[in-house]
Amino acid sequence: MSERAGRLGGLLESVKGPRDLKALGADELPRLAAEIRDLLVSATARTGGHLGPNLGVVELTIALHRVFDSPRDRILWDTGHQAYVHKMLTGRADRFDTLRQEGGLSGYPSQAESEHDVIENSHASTALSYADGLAKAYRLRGEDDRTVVAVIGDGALTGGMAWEALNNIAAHKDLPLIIVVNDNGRSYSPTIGGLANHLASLRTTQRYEDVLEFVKDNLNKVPVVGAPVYDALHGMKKGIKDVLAPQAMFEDLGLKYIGLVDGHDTQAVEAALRRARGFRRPVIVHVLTKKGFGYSPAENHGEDCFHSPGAFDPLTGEEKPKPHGWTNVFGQEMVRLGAERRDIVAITAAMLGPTGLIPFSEAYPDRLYDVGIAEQHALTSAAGLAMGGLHPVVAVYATFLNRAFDQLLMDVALHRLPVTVVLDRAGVTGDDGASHNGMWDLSILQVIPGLSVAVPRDEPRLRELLSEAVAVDDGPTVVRYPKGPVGPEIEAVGKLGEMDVLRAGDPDVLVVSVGPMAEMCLEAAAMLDAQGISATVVDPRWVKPLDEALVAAARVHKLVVVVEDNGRVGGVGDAVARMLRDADVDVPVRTYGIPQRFLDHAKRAKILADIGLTAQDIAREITEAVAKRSPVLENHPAR
Ligand SMILES: Cc1ncc(C[n+]2csc(CCOP(=O)(O)OP(=O)(O)O)c2C)c(N)n1
Ligand SMILES: CC(=O)[C@@H](O)[C@H](O)COP(=O)(O)O
Ligand SMILES: [Mg+2]
Repeated sequence: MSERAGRLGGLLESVKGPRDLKALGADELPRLAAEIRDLLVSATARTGGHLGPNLGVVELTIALHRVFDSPRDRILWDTGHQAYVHKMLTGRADRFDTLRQEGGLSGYPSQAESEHDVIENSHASTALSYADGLAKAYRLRGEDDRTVVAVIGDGALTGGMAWEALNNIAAHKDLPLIIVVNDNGRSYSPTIGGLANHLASLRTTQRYEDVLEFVKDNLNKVPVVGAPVYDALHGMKKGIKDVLAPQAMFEDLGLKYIGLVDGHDTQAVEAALRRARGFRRPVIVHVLTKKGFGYSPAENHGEDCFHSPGAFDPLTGEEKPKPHGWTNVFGQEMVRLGAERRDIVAITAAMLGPTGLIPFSEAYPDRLYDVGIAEQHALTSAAGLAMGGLHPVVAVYATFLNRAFDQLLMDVALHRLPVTVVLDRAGVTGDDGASHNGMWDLSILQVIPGLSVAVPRDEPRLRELLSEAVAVDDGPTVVRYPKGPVGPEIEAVGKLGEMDVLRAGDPDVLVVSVGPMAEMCLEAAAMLDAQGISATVVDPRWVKPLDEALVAAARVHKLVVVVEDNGRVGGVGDAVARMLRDADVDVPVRTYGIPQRFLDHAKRAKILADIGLTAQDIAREITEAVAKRSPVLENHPAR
């Protein structure tokens, strides 16, 4: 891989859009692919990003944009993490060194960036449903010349939504809709489940195909013996293919199936796509690719083929460590708890490594369930496990809990089941853009009866609160923590009810600090001192249900401030305000959190500064509020 400072190769520089791409000769495409791979590696080496998935779709993306006419035809990317090549070929190669930087290219499709981009949501398994709707709309509007193409990975295909969509698509034989299954056999780690086994068996069949091709090419040269032997082999192949191939599965659903296609042979992919386009009806094009293809550090990168590395050395592939402290502490604690409690089992939704459960899976392989990208199934399967006498711990990213809200509410909480949900990447995550911030969980969890929520402020509290959560046996519990390194340990100086007092002040301002906001709140309190304002800082540890001791404490303060790394609407601050209102405590409550809007990608610290979630901002706002005795802080962005 040639080291380059993000300079474009000549061919790639000449491609300003699909029209230029179509003008290239087939003999130029290998060089274009090499230039694209060069840029993928050099750019993500600096910024981090989804290198593995994008290296795997270089030839596929070239073929897609040579066969179809985007944006007239719509090309949808499921999850969107593999759309870097699509961006390069639709006029953004010259900006690719701004990937995932504030104000630069998003790591996912972005309608604001290009008319070629459609789905901005990075939550998996949605593309087929979008495609179903788009194709129906074009048909109803008489725009029959348009084709909708959805590219979905084998991992995303394990998501339930994808099968809901397939069921509907199969019912409409006249929809010009092409589903490209990008099958690299991996999600983060190897894709799991019956479907994955099916697809994996095909890859075996593919080798079988290759053998048969070889036989056919060579055996026919032996006129007498050859033919019967080849026919016998062919008969065997057909038998295998019928039994194993999802061709049967998809065709039984009423979908045309074209496969297996070598996803790194641009011309083969182009031919398959042209054939599929000709059907003018739903077609599956099953493409075999390799995650990380063409860059050996990615191809050989253990568990995840460089799915989403941080910055790394492009020459060696050596990654700069990503400090996932919270995740590692959780992983260690799970191994300890697993030894103490044989009823504890763990569930991941295709995120074994990223949620820190690899140590648990190694220690207790028969007590770890990877359900694929299937959060809804994860929660209700956990309900079943709990009904069966176990205590499941379901580890998901906070943003993906949204997917399984009804399952948590109705399948788990309604039955008062002992399930613990651990939410990693809670709060502002930043780089991954709007749909990856964990900013809704503390709001949606407020409405679930009988469910308790803990938010640890540091490592000791994470260990304590996880133990407390798995000890609860009459209802669900949730523990949530952010992405990245754990902050400093902050010891309590006293107790207020069950809450930790982190700083005892005179009764001016009562600051309720939610989890890791503690460090910021203590900093703000120190700044308030300089203004002659005394602040008491408490950490509830459990934010649902809230500690009744808050009521008495609030009564004697002039202002109650709640600071949380969650959306302001419906979060802990609103819960505190409601509790005080219900107790007729007439003290103003002000919440500092994430404003109710979708946040553009940027570094976490920058986003927190932009929304005013910093010690300086909070101290200044409180000072003004106390001074004016009018605590209405309408203009604060974090309000
Ligand atoms: C609902 C949801 N759960 C989990 C994730 C995290 N995630 C992002 S990409 C990925 C793997 C996707 O695998 P696949 O669809 O096969 O694409 P590939 O990376 O192999 O190209 C996962 C689990 C997600 N984006 N959305
Ligand atoms: C696309 C997706 O959902 C994941 O790949 C995500 O980008 C990973 O985030 P982390 O890097 O925080 O694990
Ligand atoms: Mg995959």
